[in-house]
Amino acid sequence: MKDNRILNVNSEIGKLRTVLLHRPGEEVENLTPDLLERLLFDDIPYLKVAQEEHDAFADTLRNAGVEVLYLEELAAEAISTSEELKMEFIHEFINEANVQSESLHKALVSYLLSFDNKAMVDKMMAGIRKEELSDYHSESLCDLVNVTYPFVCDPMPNLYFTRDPFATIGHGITLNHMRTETRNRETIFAKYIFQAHPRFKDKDIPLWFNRGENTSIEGGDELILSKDILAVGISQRTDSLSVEKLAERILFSDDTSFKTILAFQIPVSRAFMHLDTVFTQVDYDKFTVHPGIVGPLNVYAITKDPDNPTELKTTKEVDTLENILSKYLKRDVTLIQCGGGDEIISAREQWNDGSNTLAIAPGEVVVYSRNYVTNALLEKHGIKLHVIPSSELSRGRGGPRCMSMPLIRDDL
Ligand SMILES: NC(=O)NCCC[C@H](N)C(=O)O
Repeated sequence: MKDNRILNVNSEIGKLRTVLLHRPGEEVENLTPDLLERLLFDDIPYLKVAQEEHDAFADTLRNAGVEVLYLEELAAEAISTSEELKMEFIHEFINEANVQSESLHKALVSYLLSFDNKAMVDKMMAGIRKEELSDYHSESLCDLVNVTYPFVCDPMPNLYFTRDPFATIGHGITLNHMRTETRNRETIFAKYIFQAHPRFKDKDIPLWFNRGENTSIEGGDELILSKDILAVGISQRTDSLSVEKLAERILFSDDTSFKTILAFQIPVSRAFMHLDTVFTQVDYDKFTVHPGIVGPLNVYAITKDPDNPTELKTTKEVDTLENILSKYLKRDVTLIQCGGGDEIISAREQWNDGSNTLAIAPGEVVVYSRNYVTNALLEKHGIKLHVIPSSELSRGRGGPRCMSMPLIRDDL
C-alpha cells in the first residue's frame, strides 16, 4: 500500500470530500454569435448571473462539507513555485494558441508578464484581443487574411466544465487529449497543476492518459461504476483506441482495483455528447438516463484474458442498459428516465442536462432547478436533491456533473 497518494475516487457516489471547479469568467463574455459553433456553445450566457449561479453551486457543495478548489487558483499557485516553470507555461500557452509569428509571441509574453500570476491565468482563460496589445500589427499572411478576427488568443468558455479536460480514476488521472482544438487548450492548466502544485507534486498520481497522445478522450465519458468497473463512452468525443490504451494501463497496474472496463458505444451527436450526458449514477442501484440510451446497446467488456493474463480480452455484448448494469454491478438497478420518458419533456430536460447529476453521497445529488419534472421523479425514488439555479450555466450544455471534477471521495 502506497502512502503518498492524494487522489481517491473509486465510485460515482461515495461521499464527496474535495472537488475542483472553475468559476466562469470573462471568457464567457468573449463569446460572439460567430464563435459559438467553434467554441461549442449554443448561446451566450449572461456572465453576472452565471457567476451567481456558480457561486450557489459552490456554496451548496461547501454546505454539504465538500472542500471546493478552483482551477484558476491552483494553476496560479503552481506556476508561482518557479520562474522558469512560469516562463515554460507562458510559451506553451502561446504556442498552443496557434500564434505563429515571433514578434507576436514576444509581444504576448511581455503583455502576460504585466499581470500578477492569478490575473495572468484569468487573462489566458478569457482570451486576448488584438487591441489589447499596444504594438500589435498584422505581419504574417495569416494575420493579414484574418484582419477582422478580434482575438490573438481565443477565449476558453468551456473551462467551467472541469469534468472534461482531466479525470480522476482511482488514485490517478487521465490528462486528456480533447477532440477539439478549443477544448484541448484547457488541459494545459491541469498539466502544470499536477506537475508543480505543492499539493500534488511528488505524490503518487499514476497518469493513465496524457494530453500529447493522438487519440481523444474526455472526462465526461469516464464513469466509475464501482471499484471494480470503469465505464467509458465511445462517443462523439472519445475514440475506441483511447479506451484500449486506458484499459491496458489500468488493468495491468498494481495501483488500482479495477478489473473490467465497460466501453459503451453511444450515438455520435451533440445530444449524446458524452456518456455522462446520457446517464449518471444517483445511488447504489439507481441511475438517471436519457430515454434514448436504454438500448439495446453495443457494450464491450475488456478484462485481463483468464487464459493469458498478460493479454487483454474484449467481449462484445448487445443488451439493454438495465441488463448490462445489473449484470456487472451484481444487483437489480432502476433507471429513472429524464422527463419521465414523455417525448417533449424528456427532450427539453435532456437538452438542459436533466440526466447530468452530481452525486455528493449515495442517494444525494446536485441538480439544475429547470429540470423540475425529472427532479420530482428523482425525489419520488427517494433521492435527496440539492437544487441549484440554472438559467445561464445550462447554456453551455453541461450540468452539475460536467461542472465538477471530484478529487477525493470516500470509498463505499
Ligand atoms: N461532460 C460534459 O458533458 N460536459 C459538457 C461539455 C459542454 C461543452 N460545451 C462541450 O461541448 O464540450
